[in-house]
Amino acid sequence: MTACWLELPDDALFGVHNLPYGVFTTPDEPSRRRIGVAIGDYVLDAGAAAHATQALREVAAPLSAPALNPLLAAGRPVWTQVRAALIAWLTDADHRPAVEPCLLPRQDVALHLPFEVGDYVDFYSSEHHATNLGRLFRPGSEPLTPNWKHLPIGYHGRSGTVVVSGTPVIRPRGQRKAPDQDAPGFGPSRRLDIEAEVGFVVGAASPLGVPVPLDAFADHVFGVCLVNDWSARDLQAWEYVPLGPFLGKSFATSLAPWVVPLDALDHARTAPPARDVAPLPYLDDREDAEPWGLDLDLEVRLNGTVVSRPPFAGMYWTPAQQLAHMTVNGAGLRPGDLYASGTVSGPEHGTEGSLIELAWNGERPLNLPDGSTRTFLEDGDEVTVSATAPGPHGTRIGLGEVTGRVRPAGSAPLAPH
Ligand SMILES: O=C(O)/C=C/C(=O)CC(=O)CC(=O)O
Ligand SMILES: [Ca+2]
Ligand SMILES: [Mg+2]
Repeated sequence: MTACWLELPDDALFGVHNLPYGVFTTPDEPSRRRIGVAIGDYVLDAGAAAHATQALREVAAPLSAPALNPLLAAGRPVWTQVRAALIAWLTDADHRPAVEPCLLPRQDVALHLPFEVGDYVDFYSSEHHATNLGRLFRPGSEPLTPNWKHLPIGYHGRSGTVVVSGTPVIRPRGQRKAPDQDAPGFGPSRRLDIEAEVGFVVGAASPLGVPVPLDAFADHVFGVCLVNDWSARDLQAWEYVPLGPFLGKSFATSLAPWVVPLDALDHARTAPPARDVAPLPYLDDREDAEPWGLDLDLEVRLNGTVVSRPPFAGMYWTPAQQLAHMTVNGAGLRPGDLYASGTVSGPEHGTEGSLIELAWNGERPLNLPDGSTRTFLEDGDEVTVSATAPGPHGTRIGLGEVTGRVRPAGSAPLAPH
């Protein structure tokens, strides 16, 4: 592939091999949402570029929408065609005069939720995270539940509270009951936490009644997007038996503004960990020549300090297995459905994807450079999750970042993004 005519440095995380999609507005037209593609320090106004280059209708129509949903719905052949067009526009000098005026400095635009989120599912696919949470939430019993290595455990979340990176997170209120209390009290969560996760964005629909097999993953999933599944551990611990997470995780789930297409992650594909329990046939990827483990390196910053580096490559269940499981009962997919990997935790201290693990339920507080310590989040704290992945020729591509600052319980809502 030829280089971008912008002559980006080799270490550019938003180079021409990446080209993630988002939705932006400009200060002079704050209600006109447009699809943007990140390149270097710019956003390409993709609809304007399609118009300027007189692109084919199949390419121009989905890029001219105010959200990614029409592109998601269009399916893999169109995704390939659109990506090829973007690469041509940004690498072919003949296109430069038409395309260059469609670039805007990224710092000048506001980024919004890139797509209207349909159903939202959250999985639980890190063996290290599940083992840690089992120890913390269910001391005295086996940390991994008997089903854990037979199926990717998940729950349905609340898509209406998925918000774009930068949206403040208001500390939730709810019922909480400490083990030594007789009855629950009500008030702001005292154990507000994060979960660093990777989200998978469904594109092509599937009909009701028809499971999506492992090998159809790339026909249905458009791309990848970082997620922070904010979690109120005290609300969660009291409410979750026996039906699972509810209000402790449904007040805000933050999404990065950039969806990295699967095509950009070819170099990140890797074999998942060995399966020590044989999966049932619909989940069995052991003979798969192209498994869907992904070598993504996550980083979690708390008030600017790196507190964890979770490795995605060690996730036990892959996104292809999660999709196969999510549809094996005949549930249909719709464009804009989102499913998250589950908290990404590695085996070593310093690689956990949540504070309850990093600070071990308050027993091992984190020290911050300002001399303060943290067990859970305080009002005013800001958490940022970022990630990179291997690109071609030893380069890296970026997944951008998902950030949010905690506001006190009862804060007035700010304008939605
Ligand atoms: O083990 C539990 O009871 C709870 C687990 C979680 O809170 C994790 C969750 O939301 C799924 C995940 O992110 O891995
Ligand atoms: Ca989660
Ligand atoms: Mg949530």
